[in-house]
Amino acid sequence: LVVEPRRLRSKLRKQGIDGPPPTFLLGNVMEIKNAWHGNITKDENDPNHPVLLPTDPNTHDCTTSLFRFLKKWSQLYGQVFVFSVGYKQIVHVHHPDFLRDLKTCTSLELRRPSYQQFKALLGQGIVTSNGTVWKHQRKIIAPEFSLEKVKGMMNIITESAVILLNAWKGRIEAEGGFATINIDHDVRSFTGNVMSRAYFGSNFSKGEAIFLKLRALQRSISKMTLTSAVPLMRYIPTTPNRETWALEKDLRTLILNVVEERKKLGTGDDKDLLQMLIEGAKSSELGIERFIVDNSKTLYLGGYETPAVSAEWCLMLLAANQKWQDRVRAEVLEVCGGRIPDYDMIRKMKQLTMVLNESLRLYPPVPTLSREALTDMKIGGIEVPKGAHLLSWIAALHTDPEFWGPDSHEFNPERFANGITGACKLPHLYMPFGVGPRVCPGQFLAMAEIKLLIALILSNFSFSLSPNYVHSPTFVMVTEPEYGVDLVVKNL
Ligand code: HEM
Repeated sequence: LVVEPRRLRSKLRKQGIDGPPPTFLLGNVMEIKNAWHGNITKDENDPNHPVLLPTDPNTHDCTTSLFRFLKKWSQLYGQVFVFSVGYKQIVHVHHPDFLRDLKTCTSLELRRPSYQQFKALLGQGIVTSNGTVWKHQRKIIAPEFSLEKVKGMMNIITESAVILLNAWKGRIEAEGGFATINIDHDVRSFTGNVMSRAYFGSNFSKGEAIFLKLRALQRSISKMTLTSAVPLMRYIPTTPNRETWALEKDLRTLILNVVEERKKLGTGDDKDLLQMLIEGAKSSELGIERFIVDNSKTLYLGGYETPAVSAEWCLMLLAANQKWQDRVRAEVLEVCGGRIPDYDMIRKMKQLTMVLNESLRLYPPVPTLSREALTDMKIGGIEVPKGAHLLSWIAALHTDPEFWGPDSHEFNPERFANGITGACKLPHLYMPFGVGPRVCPGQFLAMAEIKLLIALILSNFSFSLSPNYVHSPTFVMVTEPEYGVDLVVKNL
């Protein structure tokens, strides 16, 4: 708790890397807590004085409202600095060379950090494991989300999107021509539905109970993001800890019940994700139960949460920019010609891809990338000592004027007219799906479902931002609109 942090700090200081002085056990947790997020926040110098941050939906600088401690420390200590969360030493790096090295580094010695709150949520599934255990899981899981597999999922994506369309049509009719809708619940139900159908095949209704428990577990864990870094805190039976333990136990029972039922009844013709996990578990070092339970939670959560918030941000931007909404709608109507879009059609929607790329640039759902060095290594020109954590802030790299130009904080999908290479001086800095060996395996599925949903919404409705909408990007494991997105929706 004392010697090791000092050793790491001293090695970093010798390279000119410094940062805010940590306190014993807590590190810089209190400063982080005071500047965590939200549009109304405390002034760090005067905790009794609330400061109102910009809430204009045309101000797209997440770095002013999220992780403001990183911004403050970059200004004080430069682009590379070190801070502490508990006894962990975290090196913040805002440098293209570092991302380039991260992209090509295949060493199992550079692992994803074992942050305890993610462990409670995801156990030792693909996201939270490392080394050979991770490698085995990646080999089994990633091929299930290949382009070919995603093409085969288009029918379940369409069925799930039609439920949302019908619900909105019903509300518009009931409310007399237009409806004000907070889209958060409906969009999450859409992505949850896609995951349930992909995961449980024809038994998808079983997914509902698991989905609700996971969401409750996620909320409970996100309350403990910072305290979990304090040594031994996770073993103390505090109310949030007990709530988390109980939810974890319930989830495990629910998942194992479905697996038992599947074993008794067989799959029929279904070759769903659950079946793939049951088969993959046989060769896993983790043990059969753990492999299935932990990856069920991981895929379910990873599969519904991030595409849902990405679709919400994209719809918010289209609602606030009517010109782009009209432009993308014209393209969708032309490509589809009155038919339900299939995979080839959504692939042809270039304007929609540009808008979605821009939306993921400004509001990357996963705002940071973290790694931990298991051995001394050189990466991005830094001699990283064993045990140090590395952190890159995707949201800040995505909006740095040096790489994106002076309009980097503006919504301008045109920048993607010639793809990512045309949009950024250093294209590897565009990384909404991460980089390197641990890049998101679900990116084809995510892009397909968001594009299909938005194409169907655009071809049925026109929409604008409701005056109820409060622009407040917040972080609850992913970057999400704190109060959802309120749209005024009309039939076309
Ligand atoms: C727009 C939606 C999505 C975004 C922005 C996103 C983003 C990311 C990012 C940035 C990472 C890498 C994190 C890191 O390197 O530390 C990641 C990993 C991962 N994502 Fe996604 N994701 C999305 C959708 C999905 C979907 C639909 C699935 C499918 C179930 C999925 C499953 C995963 C898994 C399993 C990993 C861990 C991979 C590994 O560690 O080997 N994601 N995602």
